[in-house]
Parts: sequence; C-alpha cells; structure tokens
Amino acid sequence: MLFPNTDIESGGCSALGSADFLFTSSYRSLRGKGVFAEINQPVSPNADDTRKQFHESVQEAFTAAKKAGICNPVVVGAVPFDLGQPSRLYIPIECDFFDRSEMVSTVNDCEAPIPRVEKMQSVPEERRFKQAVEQAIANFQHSDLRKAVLSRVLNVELAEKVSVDEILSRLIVQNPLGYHFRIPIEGDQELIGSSPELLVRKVANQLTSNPLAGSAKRQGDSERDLAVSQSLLTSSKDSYEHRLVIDEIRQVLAPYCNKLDIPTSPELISTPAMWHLSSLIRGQLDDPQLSALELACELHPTPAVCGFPTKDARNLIRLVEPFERGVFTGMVGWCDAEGNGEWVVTIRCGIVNGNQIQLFAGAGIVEDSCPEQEWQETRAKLGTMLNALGITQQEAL
Ligand SMILES: C=C(O[C@H]1C=CC=C(C(=O)O)[C@@H]1O)C(=O)O
Repeated sequence: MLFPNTDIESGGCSALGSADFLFTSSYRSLRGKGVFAEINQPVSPNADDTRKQFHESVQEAFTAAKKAGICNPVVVGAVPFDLGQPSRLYIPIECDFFDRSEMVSTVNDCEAPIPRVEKMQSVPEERRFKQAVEQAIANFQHSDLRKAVLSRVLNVELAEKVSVDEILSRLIVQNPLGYHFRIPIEGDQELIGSSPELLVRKVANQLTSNPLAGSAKRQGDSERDLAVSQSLLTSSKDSYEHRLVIDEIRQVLAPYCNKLDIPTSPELISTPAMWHLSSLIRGQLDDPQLSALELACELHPTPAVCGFPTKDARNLIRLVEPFERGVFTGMVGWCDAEGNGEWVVTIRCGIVNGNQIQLFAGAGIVEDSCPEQEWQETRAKLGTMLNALGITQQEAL
C-alpha cells in the first residue's frame, strides 16, 4: 500500500515519525528527512507471485513524488528477510547525498555513559540453538538441504532509554568502512547497524555484489589474529559454505548479464570483530533499465542469510527458529528513479525501542559444522553491536 502524505511541507502524518534515514557507503552516502510516501506492500505476497505489482508501486511513488516537486526522488528503507512480509520502504521528502569520509572525520566517539544492562535474554538460548544446529546437520544427511543459516536474537533491556545517535556514532568510530544504517521501521522503533556485506550496487549498466560467507572471530593478539585468518582461508568447511553462496548468485545473475566476473576463490576481509571469506563480483547488465531494487529482490535471500537450496533452507528456518526475523537478514539501502542504488544485507544490527534493544546474529550451518563453534560465531558477530553499547563479550550471552 502506498500512503502519499497530503502535507508535504510538514512531513506530517507518517507512522515513521520524524523518519531520519541514514545510509553510508564508499559509493554514495545519504540522509533522508520526512516521509513523502510509504511503500509497505510485500515484495512478493505469496512465494510464487511475480514482483511486478510491488515494483509498479515503487514506480507510482516516484511519479507522485516528481509531480509533487521532489526532483530526484529516492526510495529508501528496509526489506524484510521474508519477502511475503510488509516492506519498510519510503520516499523521503528531502534526501541529500554526502561524502562518507568527510562525515567520519566529524564523528567523535561518544563519551556519554551507556545505561546499565537490566536484563538480557537469548532466543533461542544456547542449548536450543545448538540443538537446532544438530537438527540442521541431521537434515543434510537425509535431504537435499546443503546449508542453512540459523540465527538468534539477544534481547537487552537497559536501565534507561538509549540514544540512537550515540550508538551510531560508536558504530562509525569503531568501523569507518562499514555500511552504516539508521532506518525508522515502525512506531518508535529504529533499525541501526554496520553491515559488512554488499548485496548489490547498480550504476548505469554495471553491477557489483560482495557476498560474504565463512567467518572467524578477530583476535586481540596480532600473531593469533593472522593465524586465525589463514586457517579460515584454508578451511574446507568455510570454502564449501562460501561456494554454495557464489554458485547460487551466479545462477541468479547470469541471465541478466552479458559479462559476469566472479573470482575463482574467495579472499579475506575483516571488520574489527570478524574475518570473512569474501568474493567481489562484477557484472554488466543486458538491460540497464533493471533497477538496483529489482536486482536486489532477485538476489535475496542469498545462501549467506538463508541457505541452499533456498526453499528447503527457508522451511528449516521456519521450523527451528523460535522468533520472527522481521527485517534482520533482509536488505537495507536506496534506489533512485533512474534505477541506480545500493542494497546491503541487514546484519550486525539491532532494533532500538526506548530502553529495549534486540540484537541479531546468525551463522551458516553445513555438514561439517560444530554446534559449539557456531554458537561462538554468533557471539562474536554480536560483538559489533555489543561494543557500540559498551557491553563486553563476557557479559553477553
Ligand atoms: C548471518 C550473519 O552473517 C552472514 C554474513 C557473513 C558470514 C556469515 C557466516 O559465515 O555464516 C553469514 O552468512 C550475521 O552476521 O548475522
């Protein structure tokens, strides 16, 4: 559904409140203010539906925005993991692009004390998560399923309301090279995070994607850190986990491209919390009209967040994950009316609602996975958001 605001000047009547949007990238970073029109329609209401209606609604919103005097409208926001769930997209009244490095140089690490943790709960808790990993491994032996990404949510209650600005500043200082985002999603809830994973960037007829799969926790000691990174690079379990992602992305992109460059083997990338296996994929589109959002919806969900084969993995996730992922492991980003834009995978993130924060993390499970290691991997991935909240890994679950 599309809800154009009647009072464009004031930004008035949106469920998204003041709707401050932020997205940063080395390509283009942008800020959005106000809400001209919301697009809450699911990308694909039934799994087998075409996405035509959804993309038509986006086009209608662009047309309405231009008519209302927004010269270069941009659709921004979040698409959930499950494309049958409502999208959290909108066209801001004002949008300005800015240089990330300039912004980073003005952001200071926040000195203000972070409110104390009152309660913390993992859903599922450790024992149930490990059982789910075992269940997935058993499935690999008796079905076509080859990989499933299993995740959990860490519910944190703080003594007082936390400032989203402050958490975001800490995320930016912690890793100036991440894709940072801040997105109003519902009521007073805001989605914030620092993702390392580019789902797709599309500029004219050029596309770039940078899938990640295969992970190891960074180490404080530089020798150990190097050793850990090298064993990730040579791990057959992680190479397999990565290859399943790349092969599926090749299948999806090949029909749209007259040129597609996919490295033969992955390389290492790092965040302050994690090492990952990474493949930088570049393609040239046959049809330059295909938008960044259309491409992103075709690629999503990759086996980096769902599994392989997609349908089987989705079924297992539904069966064993005791919470709704919502926007976690979906995509966040932007797309302009010319179809250019960038969408990143919604990971290393949290949803802030006053003093309540939900943090999320998942791990790709394959036949050689070990439940304890996969649990530890989710702990390490939570480190990105925990650090920004001043919570140590020892304190966390
Ligand atoms: C699902 C997450 O990470 C994905 C992205 C990079 C590496 C991953 C892995 O090694 O399992 C995951 O596929 C997460 O951070 O919550």
